Amino acid sequence: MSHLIVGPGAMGRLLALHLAERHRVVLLGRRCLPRYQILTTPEGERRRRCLECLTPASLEELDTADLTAVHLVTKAYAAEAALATLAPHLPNDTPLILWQNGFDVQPRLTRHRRGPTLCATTTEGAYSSGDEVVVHAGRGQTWIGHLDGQYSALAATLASTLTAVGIDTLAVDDIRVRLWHKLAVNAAINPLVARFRIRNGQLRDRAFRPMVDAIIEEVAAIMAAEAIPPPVQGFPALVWDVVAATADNRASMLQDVLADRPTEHDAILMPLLRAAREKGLDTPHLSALHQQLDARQFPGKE
Ligand SMILES: NC(=O)C1=CN([C@@H]2O[C@H](COP(=O)(O)OP(=O)(O)OC[C@H]3O[C@@H](n4cnc5c(N)ncnc54)[C@H](OP(=O)(O)O)[C@@H]3O)[C@@H](O)[C@H]2O)C=CC1
Ligand SMILES: CC(C)(CO)C(=O)C(=O)O
Repeated sequence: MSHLIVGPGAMGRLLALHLAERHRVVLLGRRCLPRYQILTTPEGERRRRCLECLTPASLEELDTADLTAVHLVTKAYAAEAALATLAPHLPNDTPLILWQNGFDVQPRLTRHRRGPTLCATTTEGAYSSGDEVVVHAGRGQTWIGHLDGQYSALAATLASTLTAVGIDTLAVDDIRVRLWHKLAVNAAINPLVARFRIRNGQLRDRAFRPMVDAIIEEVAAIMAAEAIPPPVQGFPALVWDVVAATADNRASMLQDVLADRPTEHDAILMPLLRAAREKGLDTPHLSALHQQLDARQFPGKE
């Protein structure tokens, strides 16, 4: 039994270092990483493990015979290119798990790929500290399932595999709804904190609170039009609870902006904007945020 982790960044190495406690794990990155990788646990303990790392140049060495699953853990905008590199080496029936935020690559890859393709969404938090260390910032909950509720036995097996190594995971048949709920949270928090370069908790300040509320209103209308059931507590409470729980965080989109990296704004905002356009809904706040992030990433684009 072995797991291939494509995209050895923060989340990829968090998974790898957990799975390696019990399974063979191979990393596939664009470049070689140090063989010894360190996980700093939320309690501050440092765990060191030797991991095998492949690159496109050494992909011939990949043994797919006993591959339990491939975890695609790149950012959303890099997922399809990463998978294209691997595809010629991958048997069709190897399970693929998509770990991206947003709702962009998930429907496309689920539709186009032959073979089982599951999606995972997680509230685990991790960040890289250089190429050798990944910091597990906070434990969370992970959900896994197929967009149409297929492969429930496979989802259950993978959920127990992940839970057994410390990534608390539930197999679900409504992963689509859970992905949209996470997207609602990310849409309400990430673009604003990235724009104003503030920590999540500052969204509660008088200057920003009305902006968050306006976005939640647009998002909730789109979700209703898309027949996505609201969370039990409603969208406003969902978002404000996450803001409170992650008050000290610099959200991933802010970190990307500060590090001058591309952001996942298309994967998070475009599904909402597309749905709004199809349903004839007005989304001035979401559209403006998307435009700002797009202009930053693609200066000169119309
Ligand atoms: N970090 C977190 O706490 C959470 C992350 N997520 C989601 O998980 C996904 C991954 O996030 P995160 O780990 O933080 O992102 P990172 O940027 O830390 O990691 C992405 C990794 O993908 C690699 N990569 C890019 N292109 C390829 C390719 N063609 N082949 C192989 N590897 C490639 C990057 O390599 P390189 O260094 O060469 O660029 C990098 O190592 C995102 O969608 C994010 O939203 C969800 C919940 C929490
Ligand atoms: C929930 C939130 C906003 C926490 O920071 C997140 O998922 C992110 O940073 O991308």
